[in-house]
Amino acid sequence: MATERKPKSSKESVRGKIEERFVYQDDEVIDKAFDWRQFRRLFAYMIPYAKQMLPLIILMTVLGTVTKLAVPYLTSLAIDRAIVPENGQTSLTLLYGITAAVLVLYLIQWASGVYRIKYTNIIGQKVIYDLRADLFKHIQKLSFNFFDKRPAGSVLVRVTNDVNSLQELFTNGVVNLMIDCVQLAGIVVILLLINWKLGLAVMITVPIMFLISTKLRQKIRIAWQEVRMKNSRINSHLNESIQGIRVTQAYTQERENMRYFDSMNLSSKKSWDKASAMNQGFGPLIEITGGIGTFVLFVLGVYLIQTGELTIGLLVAFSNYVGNFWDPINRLGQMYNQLLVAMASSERIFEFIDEEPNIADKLGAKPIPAITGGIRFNQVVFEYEKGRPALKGIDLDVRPGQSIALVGHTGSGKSTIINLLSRFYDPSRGSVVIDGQDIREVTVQSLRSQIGVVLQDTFIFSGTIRDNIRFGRLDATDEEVEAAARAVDAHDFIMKLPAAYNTEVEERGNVLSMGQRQLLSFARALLANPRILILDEATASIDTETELKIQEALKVLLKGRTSFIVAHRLSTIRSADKIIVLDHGEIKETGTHRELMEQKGIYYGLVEAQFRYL
Ligand SMILES: Nc1ncnc2c1ncn2[C@@H]1O[C@H](COP(=O)(O)OP(=O)(O)OP(=O)(O)O)[C@@H](O)[C@H]1O
Repeated sequence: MATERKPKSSKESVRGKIEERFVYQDDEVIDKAFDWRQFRRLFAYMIPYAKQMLPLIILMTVLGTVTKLAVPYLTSLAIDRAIVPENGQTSLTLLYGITAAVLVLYLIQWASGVYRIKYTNIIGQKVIYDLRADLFKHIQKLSFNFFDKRPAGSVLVRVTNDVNSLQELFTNGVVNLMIDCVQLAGIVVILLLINWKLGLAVMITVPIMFLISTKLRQKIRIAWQEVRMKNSRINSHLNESIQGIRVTQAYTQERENMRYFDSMNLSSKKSWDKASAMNQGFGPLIEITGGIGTFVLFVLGVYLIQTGELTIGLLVAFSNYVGNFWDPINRLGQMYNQLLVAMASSERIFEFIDEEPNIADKLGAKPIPAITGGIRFNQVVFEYEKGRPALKGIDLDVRPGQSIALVGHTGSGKSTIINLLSRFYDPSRGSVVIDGQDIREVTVQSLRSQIGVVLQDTFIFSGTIRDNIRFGRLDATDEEVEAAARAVDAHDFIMKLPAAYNTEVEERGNVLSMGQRQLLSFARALLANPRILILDEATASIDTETELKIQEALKVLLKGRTSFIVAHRLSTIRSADKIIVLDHGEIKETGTHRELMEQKGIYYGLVEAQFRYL
C-alpha cells in the first residue's frame, strides 16, 4: 500500500497523510484462502429460490452443453461420411441433413441460453435484494457505539460496493461456473472416447495452464482489489466533502479539497493502470499455452491419421473440441479469483451482519407499561472509552412531570446523560431507573417509543412537511398533524410555503430556516406525545420573534411531561423546575435559578458569562 512505505518527498508525504484520513481498519486488501464456511453461508441465500428454479437451470445447462458438443461430432460425420467418405461417393443429401441438424442444435442452444440466463438472473437479483435488505435492517439496529467508530462513508461503501461486487458472482459467475464444469467434463469424456492417446497428449498442457491461471490471477486479483480499495476511499472522501460542502465553501477550502481529491483520484488511476497492464499480459500467456496444446494435437493427430488410427473428420472434430476446451479452463481460473473477491466482500458484509448491537433486549425483557415519568440515576458512571469517564457517579431523582435543565461547560456530560436516558448506551456502572424499573430490564422499543427526543440539529428527511411531522407517529391523521403544528405555532409559516403541508423538503430541510426546523421538530415530538421529553436546545441565535415563538411552543410541548433539556437559553433555564449543573462528569450544583444565583457558584458564573456575551 502507498501509505505503508516511507514517503520520499514532502509532496508524497502530504499525499500519504491525505490518504490516511480515508483509510479504515477494515479497508485493507484481503488476500485470504478460500473459506468454505463463508461460501456456504453466502450460498444459503440462494437455497429458497434455487429449489424452485435450479432444476430448470440445470436442464437448460445440460441441453445447451449437449447441443454445443454435438456440433463438432456432426462436423466430423459430414467430412468422413458425406464430403470425403472412404468409398469416395460424396453424399449431398447427407450433407444437407447434417447441416439442418446443426442448425436445429444451434437454435436449441440459443433458446436454452436465453432461459438459463433469465432464471439465473432472477435468482441473482433476489439474493442481492435479500442480502442488501438484511444488511440495512441490521445496520439500523446497531448501537451508537458502532457508528462512533466508523465514518458514515465507510458504512455506505460497504452497503453499495461490497454488495455490488457479489452481484456479478450471483448473476454471471454462478451460471458460467455450471456451464464450464459440465462442458469441461463433457469434452474430456469425448476426447478420450475419440482417441485416448491424443486426448491425454493434449491435456498435458492443462496443469501448466492451471498453474499460470491461479498464480498470475492471484496477483491480478490483488491489484484489482487495490483499485477497489482506492475507489472506496474516493467514495468516502466524496461523501465527507458533500456533507461538509458548506464549511468548505465558507472557509474557501475548495482548492485544498480539490488537491485532496486529485491525489486520491491519481492514486486510483495508477493502481488501475497497474492492474490493467497485468491483465493485458495474461491473455497472450494463456494463448501461448493453448498454442502448445494445438501444436501437440496436429503433430500427433497427423501421425495417427497416417497410422490409420484417426480420420480427418475426427481430427477436425478433435481440434474443435480442444478449441472449446481452453475457454472453460481459462474462465474457471477467472471464476476462482472472482470467487475469492466475492468472499472478501461477503466477509466484510457478514462482519457487519454479525456485529451484535450492544444495546439489545435482555432475554425475557418485558415492555415497560405506560410511563408516569419518575426517573432515578443511581451512582451512574459512564465511559465511552475505557479509563476516560464522561460521567463519574451521577445521582439524580426526578419526579413525574418535572422539567430538568442540564447546564454546564462544553464536554461536561450533558448529552451523555440524555444518551443514557434513551438507552443509546448502557451505564458502565450504576443504573438508570424509570418508574422503579431498571431500563436495561425492559424492551428497548417500549422504552424509546415513550421518550421523545428533539435534537439540536433537527433532522429533516426528504419528503413533504406533513410526512416530516408525521414521523412522530405514523398513524396520525392529517387533522392531528395540523393540530400539532398549530399547537407549536408552526401552522402559519407552513401555510405560507408553496404547497403548504404538501411542500417537498429536501434531505436535511435546507429550504427551511433554523427556527422553522425547530418548530417542525416540536410538532413532530408533540404528535408522538411522549411521556418523557428530551430536548437538546439549539445554540444558534435566532431572531427575537422566532425566539418568543419557540419559547411559547416549548411551554406547550413540556406541559405534563417529565423533561430533560440541555439548555442554552436563560429563559428556558429559568422556567425549569430544577437546574442540574454539571462539571467534568459530576453534578456540582442543584436547585432553582434563584437558589443557584444566591449560591454564587458555577451556575452564577455561567449566567454572568452569558450576560456578558449577550
Ligand atoms: N461518542 C463519543 N466517544 C468518545 N467520547 C465521547 C463521545 N461523546 C462524548 N464524548 C466525551 O464525553 C465527554 C462528555 O461529552 P458530552 O457530549 O456529554 O458533553 P456535553 O456537556 O453535552 O457537551 P456540549 O455542551 O459541548 O454538547 C466529553 O469529554 C466528550 O469528549
